[in-house]
Amino acid sequence: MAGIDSELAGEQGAVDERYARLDALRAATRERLAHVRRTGPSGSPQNRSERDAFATLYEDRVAQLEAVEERLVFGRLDLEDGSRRYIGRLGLTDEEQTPLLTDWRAPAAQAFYRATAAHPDGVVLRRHVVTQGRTVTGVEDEVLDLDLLDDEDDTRLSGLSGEGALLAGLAAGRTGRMGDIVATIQAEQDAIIRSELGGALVVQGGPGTGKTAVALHRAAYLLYAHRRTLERSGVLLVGPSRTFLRYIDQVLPSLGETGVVTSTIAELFPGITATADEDEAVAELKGRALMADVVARAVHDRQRVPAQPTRIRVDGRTVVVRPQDVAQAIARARRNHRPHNLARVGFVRDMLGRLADQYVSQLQFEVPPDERGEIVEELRTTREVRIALNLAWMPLTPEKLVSDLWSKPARLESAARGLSPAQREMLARPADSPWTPADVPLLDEAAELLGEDDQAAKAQARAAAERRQSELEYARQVLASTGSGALVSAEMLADRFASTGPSLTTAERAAADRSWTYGHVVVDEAQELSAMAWRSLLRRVPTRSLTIVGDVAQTTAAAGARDWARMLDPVLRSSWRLSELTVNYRTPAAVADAARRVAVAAGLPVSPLTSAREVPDALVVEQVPADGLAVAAARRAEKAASEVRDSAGAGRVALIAPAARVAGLAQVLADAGVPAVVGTASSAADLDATLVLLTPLEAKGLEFDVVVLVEPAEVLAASAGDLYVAMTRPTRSLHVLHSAPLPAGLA
Ligand SMILES: Nc1ncnc2c1ncn2[C@@H]1O[C@H](COP(=O)(O)OP(=O)(O)OP(=O)(O)O)[C@@H](O)[C@H]1O
Repeated sequence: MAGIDSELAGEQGAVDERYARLDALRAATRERLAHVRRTGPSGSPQNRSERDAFATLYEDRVAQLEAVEERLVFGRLDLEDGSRRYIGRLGLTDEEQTPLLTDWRAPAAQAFYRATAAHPDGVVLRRHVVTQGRTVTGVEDEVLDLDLLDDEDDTRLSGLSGEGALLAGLAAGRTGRMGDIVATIQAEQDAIIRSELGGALVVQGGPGTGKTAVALHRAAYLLYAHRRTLERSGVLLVGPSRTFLRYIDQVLPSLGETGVVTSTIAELFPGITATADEDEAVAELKGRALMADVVARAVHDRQRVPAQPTRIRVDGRTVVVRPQDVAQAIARARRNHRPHNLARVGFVRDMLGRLADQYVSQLQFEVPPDERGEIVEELRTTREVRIALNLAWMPLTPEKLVSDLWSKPARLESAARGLSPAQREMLARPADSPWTPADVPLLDEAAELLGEDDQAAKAQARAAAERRQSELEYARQVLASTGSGALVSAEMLADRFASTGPSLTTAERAAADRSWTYGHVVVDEAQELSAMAWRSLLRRVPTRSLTIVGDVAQTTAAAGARDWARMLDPVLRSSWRLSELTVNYRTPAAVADAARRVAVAAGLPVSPLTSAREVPDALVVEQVPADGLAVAAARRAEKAASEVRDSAGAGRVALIAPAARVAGLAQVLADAGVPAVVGTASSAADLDATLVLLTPLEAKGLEFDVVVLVEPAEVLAASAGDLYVAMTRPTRSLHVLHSAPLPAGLA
């Protein structure tokens, strides 16, 4: 015991030293920030912008230093040459620049995750240092140099690195938010995290294999290893829902990275909120690759030669908009392949020239060149001319184009010749209907072909930045004249003057700009994406530097994939590489096995999986009479919630039911006075509730200590992937309640 105590005391000394250095850096950076802010509003514009740049730099650095408080130090490597290296959340050196802590992402830290007894990579001993707050509570050693192991050593070598630390982490109560895994990344995960930046990397893995965790750590790694490339262009992370994005939103900040843009496909088009529901079959149809041709055709249809000439009186003379002139002007304007709205400028110029010629030819005198411009202007502003030219080549917004397709049957019929009348009927809906997520990739396609004028948005962003600058200036003057600077900074005051700040960070600018191209894009639950969604996503990453993670056995969307090659070959032209994750860290083995049997029986393409954990009595299956099912489920969920919740507020339970049963169950819970949150689409608080009632779709990507699953046969009937998702959410136990016969594999 004395041995372990002195080991802990030794590590405590090392950990204290590193926290002391962190504290000193924090204090120094805060002091620099305060100094910059004190500099006041004087100086040339250049001085001011330099000062602002420094202030932003120090603010970011302070935020970064604050974010690494928990588990600052988590590992130690003892090397063959007798040296020792501590691994932690960020790199630290002392005042003489001697390394104190190695950033987990640095090449020098790689052995911490990868070294094995067979390939020790110069490592003699790997130690996991477990801390609570700033106190060292345990160490766990793996001796990689087997010659050093003697009989008294009770260190076991398993396939898992840092098994004790890992299992302790896995068994902890869930908090409703995903945590980082830096301290216990496993070798197969590390290989993916550090895989090169270029090209498209597909990460396939069964439920709970850490795909989401790996994708997030990879984003943090890439930002570290390729900061110059990625800081300017930015990284985009696409997830299946806002709830999911909230579930993971603390991971990257805890890794010191705050500049990643997160979005769902439905949010990719700035300015459009697409939250309306629609039939799965309609969404699937809208997601098909052929819809790109439909949109292209619809744009083409708006460049139209009139059947009849139009005679227009201008200033006592007559000009004629002639079909053959329009046809020639359209052909000429199309020649340079510019987007519709931009090519229209050429078309209009051409037509006005032709009309001006007609006008001039009717005059009795020679028109000097400078007066010809006036004639053109006169024609341009004549209402009838404008109407006639618009009928031939209408300026369009993406919203108008797509909305007209759905609400005007003739437009759809003309554009969608490849669709049957029944399919067109499916797409029809009234004008002004709210947007659905499946509309968004079509709007994006339309924007691309129309060449929307994003100059307006850019000008707006510039104006906002200028406004902010003057608000800051004003705030500084206020502070200078009132002398209240110690309590409030100019920035804080400016924030109060205006609720909107400047769109100045890369992330903010990128998120507001539809045509922004990112340096890297990470897509989670990628199996759900339609062909049209891929098109709009790939437009945002012309370099095709992508991390694509998902599980083709968990697909819900009718437009989604059961096969990566079939989904990705058409969009990435076969140039993607595949990595697989094979260890399930979430679900207890008995639950994972049952889920797998059900999935195999349903014919899903399940990945091979071994489970890291055994938990006794993890699977309970209970049959109840049909009329008592809801009450039994509510009781079971309530009991589980009271059992899992700990004093710190951790512990989460999900009651997962087929969509058709959710309203009834919600009523039963309410009648019984059980505090539960229904659905997760609406508010951030949902993730903080101990008990939530969800459909399988809403549970996708999330995890809970206990899941109570109602009537699996009904879930299966809707979608086998949904049942696989629902069964694989718990970290401790799955309680199945049914009255109908159980699905094959579960019986
Ligand atoms: N190396 C690790 N160390 C500690 N915890 C881990 C590790 N790998 C994964 N986990 C944990 O396992 C759980 C599952 O991870 P994650 O949600 O990333 O899996 P997934 O493959 O995305 O699952 P699904 O496909 O079911 O959504 C999480 O709680 C995660 O923190």
